[in-house]
Amino acid sequence: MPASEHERPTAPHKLELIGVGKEFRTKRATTQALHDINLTISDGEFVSIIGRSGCGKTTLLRALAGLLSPTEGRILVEGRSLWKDSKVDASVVSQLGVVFQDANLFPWYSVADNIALPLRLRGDDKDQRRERAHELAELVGLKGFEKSYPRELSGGMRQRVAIARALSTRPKLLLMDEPFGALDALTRERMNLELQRIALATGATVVFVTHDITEAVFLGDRVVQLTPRPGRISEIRTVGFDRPRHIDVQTGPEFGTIVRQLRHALDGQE
Ligand SMILES: Nc1ncnc2c1ncn2[C@@H]1O[C@H](COP(=O)(O)OP(=O)(O)OP(=O)(O)O)[C@@H](O)[C@H]1O
Repeated sequence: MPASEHERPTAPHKLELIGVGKEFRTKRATTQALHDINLTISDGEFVSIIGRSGCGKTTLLRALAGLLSPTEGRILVEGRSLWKDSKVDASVVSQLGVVFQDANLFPWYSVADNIALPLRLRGDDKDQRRERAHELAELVGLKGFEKSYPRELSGGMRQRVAIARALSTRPKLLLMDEPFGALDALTRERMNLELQRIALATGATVVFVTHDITEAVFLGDRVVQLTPRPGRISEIRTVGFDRPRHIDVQTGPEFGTIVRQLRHALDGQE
């Protein structure tokens, strides 16, 4: 029997980065923001990305989100190229959900209409949109606020709307760039727990950029550390705590050791 008949077809990785690099050229300078980034992410995995300011975290996330074309390498979502000759493949990008530090809500739309905006843009009918918006409002803990407007919400509630909106199209990948960076410490802690719950409930695969090592370790199945100029992966740390993780895991010795080691590695890059 030929060998190929014994081989099982393997599912492509959810996300695969192969030799990804990005160079910015301006009149004044050329900056190699990312160099030779290689990473594979599995279905349902939560990957945190940390690194010092300017090491290329946002550049990497923007490249993954289809907002900025890499100058080297390939990005594959479920085996399909996101970029082809510096042009983004719209059918691949439509399978991504993105959340930034600023919730970027439309002030004149209600919570439900903000959540359902991507569905409206792709032409879903009104009943489908309403049903999905209510389902997501409940998922992110905003049941009863569907008719409220962004100005009537706290910062944490606005970020919940942004997360619900990013999840509305049932994306294959959720990309988050410092989504809780503007929130106070207590709200941030609560949002970390909520995000973990939402990720577990939806089975979402998440790439999460943060400055905060504690947040990265608490949320991540793996923590990817970048070094600056050019941004490269210096370390990938697996975090094995059971889920759902209780906030008290942060006070345990093992958690403290991982955070200290990652902080020490970042300090060593000064
Ligand atoms: N549009 C651009 N044009 C030129 N250089 C850029 C551009 N965007 C980013 N850079 C440069 O690329 C490098 C990486 O920037 P990036 O914003 O990705 O870092 P970061 O890790 O997200 O930083 P921070 O943590 O401060 O947000 C920096 O040196 C930055 O100056």
